[in-house]
Amino acid sequence: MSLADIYSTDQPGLSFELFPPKTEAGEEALLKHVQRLLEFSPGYITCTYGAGGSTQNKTLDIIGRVHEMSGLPVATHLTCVGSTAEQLGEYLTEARKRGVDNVVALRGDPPKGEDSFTAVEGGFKYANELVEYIRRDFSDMGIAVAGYPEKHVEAPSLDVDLENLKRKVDAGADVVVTQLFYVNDDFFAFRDRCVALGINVPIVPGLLPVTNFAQIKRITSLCGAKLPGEFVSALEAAGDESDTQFQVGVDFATQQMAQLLEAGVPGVHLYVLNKSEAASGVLENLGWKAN
Ligand SMILES: NC(=O)C1=CN([C@@H]2O[C@H](COP(=O)(O)OP(=O)(O)OC[C@H]3O[C@@H](n4cnc5c(N)ncnc54)[C@H](O)[C@@H]3O)[C@@H](O)[C@H]2O)C=CC1
Ligand SMILES: Nc1nc(=O)c2c([nH]1)NC[C@@H]1CN(c3ccc(C(=O)N[C@@H](CCC(=O)O)C(=O)O)cc3)CN21
Repeated sequence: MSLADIYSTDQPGLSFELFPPKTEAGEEALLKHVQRLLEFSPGYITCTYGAGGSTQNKTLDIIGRVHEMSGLPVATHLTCVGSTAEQLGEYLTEARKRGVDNVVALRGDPPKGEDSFTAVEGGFKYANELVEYIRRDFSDMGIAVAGYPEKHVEAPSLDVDLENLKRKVDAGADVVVTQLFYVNDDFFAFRDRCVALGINVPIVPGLLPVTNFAQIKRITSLCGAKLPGEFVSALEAAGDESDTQFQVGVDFATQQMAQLLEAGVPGVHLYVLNKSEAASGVLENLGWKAN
């Protein structure tokens, strides 16, 4: 089943994003959370690669294991950071061997300690070049690319950023998954502009349910997403009570996802951060039924 097929049914497609844990214990814990999340019948699961500038270890091991235990389609994120086209090709060959048939094709964040992206000799500078390469040499693989409802941090304007998104889709992406955001109107405006530009693949909102204030401040500073004032006030009012912060986050994400589904989005991608509690809370609140 290709990524595009997941969004071509009447049911909105659900996907979850994981990141490679640093320890063996983290890995076992993650697989338990995944087991729990499988009850919500996701269409596919993805795992990051060098997220936030970290090293690119273990992605294939994790996502290969998730594929084995779930039988679901899975996607590896892949970035252009530090690799030649040849090395990226070797990685994709190994991915395919392990049943990983889909790629979230990204340029990637600069490595930790660097503040701008530099392409390597024989590598790629932008994600559209990676998409083009995968389409040519791994033509059977499904490809997702990232879209930015609030514009990518480095882009001079939303218009320029949208032209670049169009390049990635024209190069052969099957689906656009968005960066996390908390203001649905930004997503709706983004979607309308994509459609006006002739981007006609599914545009899937990416949501990260906030579970604690410190974490979300760190993540939004990385990607530039704005948090609505009332949401920040509610989180602040929770003080240092972690249960209350969690509940505020789950309630917000429930409302946000409900409104997106109401507006007919093709699916929702949840950044679950290797945990099941927040995503389960949201999906249960929505009465999300397993097939
Ligand atoms: N590691 C992971 O799993 C994830 C990483 N990200 C991060 O999102 C960020 C960007 O990645 P992508 O969206 O894949 O990069 P991209 O290559 O599509 O865009 C990067 C920047 O370059 C501009 N740009 C794109 N193509 C261009 C072209 N042909 N000519 C001129 N300018 C162009 C864009 O407007 C944007 O500002 C990175 O920081 C990435 O790591 C996002 C989601 C997951
Ligand atoms: N610019 C950008 N880079 C990304 O890597 C990225 C995005 N945006 N947006 C969407 C998701 C969100 N991602 C995230 C967000 C947070 C963590 C995180 O909390 N990492 C922890 C734990 C690391 C660990 O234990 O291994 C951390 O402390 O950084 C990881 C990936 C990856 N994605």
